[in-house]
Amino acid sequence: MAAGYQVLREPLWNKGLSFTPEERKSKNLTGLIPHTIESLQTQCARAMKMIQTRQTPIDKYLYLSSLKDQNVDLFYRLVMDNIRELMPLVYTPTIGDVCLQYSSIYTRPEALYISIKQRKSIATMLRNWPFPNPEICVVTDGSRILGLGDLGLNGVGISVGKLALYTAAAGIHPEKTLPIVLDCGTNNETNLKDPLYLGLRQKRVSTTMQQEFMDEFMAAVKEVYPEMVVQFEDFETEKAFKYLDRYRNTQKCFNDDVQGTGAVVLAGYIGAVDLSGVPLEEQRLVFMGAGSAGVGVAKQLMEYYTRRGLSEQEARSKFWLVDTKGLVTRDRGDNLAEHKKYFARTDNNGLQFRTLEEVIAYVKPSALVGLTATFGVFTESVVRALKASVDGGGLGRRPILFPLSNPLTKAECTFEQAIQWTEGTAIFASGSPFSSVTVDGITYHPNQGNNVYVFPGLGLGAILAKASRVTDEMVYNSADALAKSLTADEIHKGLIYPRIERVREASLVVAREVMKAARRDGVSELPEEQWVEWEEWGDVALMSYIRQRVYDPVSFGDARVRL
Ligand SMILES: O=C([O-])CC(=O)C(=O)O
Ligand SMILES: [Mg+2]
Repeated sequence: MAAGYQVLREPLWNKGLSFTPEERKSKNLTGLIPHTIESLQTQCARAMKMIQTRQTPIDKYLYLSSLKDQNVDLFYRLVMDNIRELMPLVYTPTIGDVCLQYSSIYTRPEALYISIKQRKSIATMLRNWPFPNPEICVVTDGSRILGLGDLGLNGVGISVGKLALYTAAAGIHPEKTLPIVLDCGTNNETNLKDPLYLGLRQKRVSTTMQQEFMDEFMAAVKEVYPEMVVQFEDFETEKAFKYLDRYRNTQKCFNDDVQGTGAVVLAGYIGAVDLSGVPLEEQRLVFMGAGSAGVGVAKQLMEYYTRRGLSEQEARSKFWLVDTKGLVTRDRGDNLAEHKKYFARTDNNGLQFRTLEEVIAYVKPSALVGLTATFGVFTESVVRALKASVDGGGLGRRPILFPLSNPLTKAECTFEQAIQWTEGTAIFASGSPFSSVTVDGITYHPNQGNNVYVFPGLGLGAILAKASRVTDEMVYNSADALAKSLTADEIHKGLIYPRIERVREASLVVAREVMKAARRDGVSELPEEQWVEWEEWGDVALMSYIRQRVYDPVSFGDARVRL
């Protein structure tokens, strides 16, 4: 009977060899699969073996992607149990290569592909999505994918990758996730010339036209999936800020590159300041890169200062932003982009500083943050100058060095360089994962300051709180919760983020605090009695509510307890 075969062909129903004898009978599977019964763990062991036989990261990705297309439970169990090894394949850095080659490696649909030519039927397209009531959507227009620039439709890989982590790192059911690319053309000549390119073969439309398209898209989302949270991803800077401002007060949305990155860096910064020996008020931060991430991070860090009693003026004075033209100052004599104006310095006495070296000599920073998407801009002389300026402040002080651009090919410096040029003293976090480094018998462990520690929990918290908006308080508390989620052992090891194996545990804590923040801000639409009960029973009750709602594939025969 066909029904049995269909069960095996449907990735959300297929359990591979984990069907019980009863299921095999009732679903007419007898004979269609080998007689043996395996736990998910045994099936994972087979998959890991297969991954190890694949030579390149892309090949490994393709294997994983086809596994996801055959057996969703197996894919997620595998990623969750081997997150350190597999996250770099389903996410940054490999996902960057996947996006670059997306049109060449495409085999089957895995997202909603909405082009501006179809703008009149957005609601229909949303309704065509095969799974009912998605809870979270990651949408990109492909205009600034990681640090790789405009990739057009090919950028859809990042929506797919981020949503895989919503499931693996926060337990949102895979059926409830919706990846979307809005194709507004591309200015990427390589794509435009590629005969296999899947997107619109035209230059990007005007900003006015895209704005109208976005309005229509957001209105259609509100109409078709009013409960869904929208994560804006990898929109180029101006649009990132514009769309966030435009929709944040009326719809459930946030921007991962502005707010997610801001929150994750703040969480790491809180831990880093503790380790640095330089008190918070004495920290001086130089930001290389003044795009959506640079300004987003600086604003989030500023919020930390103001919550600790500094005036806005005092807090802002701790930040020096640098772009390709040098230190961002009011009197630099160029047309400063709107989003840079807030942090433009006015205390430079008419002096301008064109290179990062000049800025460091002038500012004498204690922390250097890179969000430039340019490999190697933290040169040996830059990093040594940073260390020297921190050493000048007193013995035992440590520089904070965050080269955060993704993927690894865009990192401002490598972990090994950071260790060598600072004699092992740097408190280091990068966006994509570096390996540990051993120098003179001492092994140093890098931190990965990636928004994967924030967006899954932030989204989950917003969904479970039934938040009508994603407020600043919710974002701030995601950072605060992450900073507090480290174990004593992690703190003892000098880490500033939880070990990646604990990302799911940390995400649930983030979700809990995001929910509470939504409640405080009056945007949670959960029944009042529910909140009263949690407020009476405390975090334990709320946490147990969260745990009961997360996806955690287990199978017959697995010797595991639920998270
Ligand atoms: O995707 C990542 O790894 C972090 C991120 O949002 C970006 O670099 O745009
Ligand atoms: Mg991004």
